Amino acid sequence: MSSRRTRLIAALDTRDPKQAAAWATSVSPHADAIKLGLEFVYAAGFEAVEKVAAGRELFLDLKLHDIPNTVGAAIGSLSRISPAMLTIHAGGGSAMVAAARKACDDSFTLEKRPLLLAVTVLTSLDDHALAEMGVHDGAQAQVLRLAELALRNGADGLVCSAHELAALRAEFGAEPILVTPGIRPQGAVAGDQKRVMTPGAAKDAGADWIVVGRPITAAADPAIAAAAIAAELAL
Ligand SMILES: O=c1ccn([C@@H]2O[C@H](COP(=O)(O)O)[C@@H](O)[C@H]2O)c(=O)[nH]1
Repeated sequence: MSSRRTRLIAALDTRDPKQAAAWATSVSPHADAIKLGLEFVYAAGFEAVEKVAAGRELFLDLKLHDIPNTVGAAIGSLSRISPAMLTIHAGGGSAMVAAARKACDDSFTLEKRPLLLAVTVLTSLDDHALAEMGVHDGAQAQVLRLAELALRNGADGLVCSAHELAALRAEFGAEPILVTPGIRPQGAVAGDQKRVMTPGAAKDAGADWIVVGRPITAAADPAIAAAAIAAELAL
């Protein structure tokens, strides 16, 4: 049983700025942060990101993955937005993670520097999918490898599934910020997520943050769905 406070990020995955703003308003009493990502940014642009995120903690989930120079420059272009958390793919390699960290340090003031989170193995991948990519020792081993690479090169934390939390805490201790998508309340449809866990179990396993999208946004009342998840985290 973990004594850490596990916080809720509501993933507002939509192309529609009005919908995102409405969701942000209704979930904000219960969620500690909102996620905006590729779907929203490509459709609505960064001005809309700024508007929806105004006054809120923003998890900007762009999952940057390119050569080091390009990722560093891309992060430099985000200084206007000042997200609280920003994602890159650990699979971009040591130099890319280091370039991302340098860009965070150089492009933001200390108070506004986003936490740099490295995505290890997407929660939509299972061991079979990893084997198709030549990774034959399973998700946990790959997460641990990429976690070591990312943390050694300046990432503040990791995005992983809740199934890897115990192994990551055993290996890297309490310090890295561990963010877990692939969260499904009891009975919720998994959809494309493969490595899933309930909010309460993820909390007990040591998550700092859980990311929940469709179980909130597809609910008849997103505010009630977010409140129920927040209540489960508070137990
Ligand atoms: O490995 C990852 C990394 C990021 N995500 C993002 O989290 C949410 C999950 O949404 P659900 O609707 O609850 O499945 C979504 O925005 C993903 O882009 C992830 O799922 N897995």
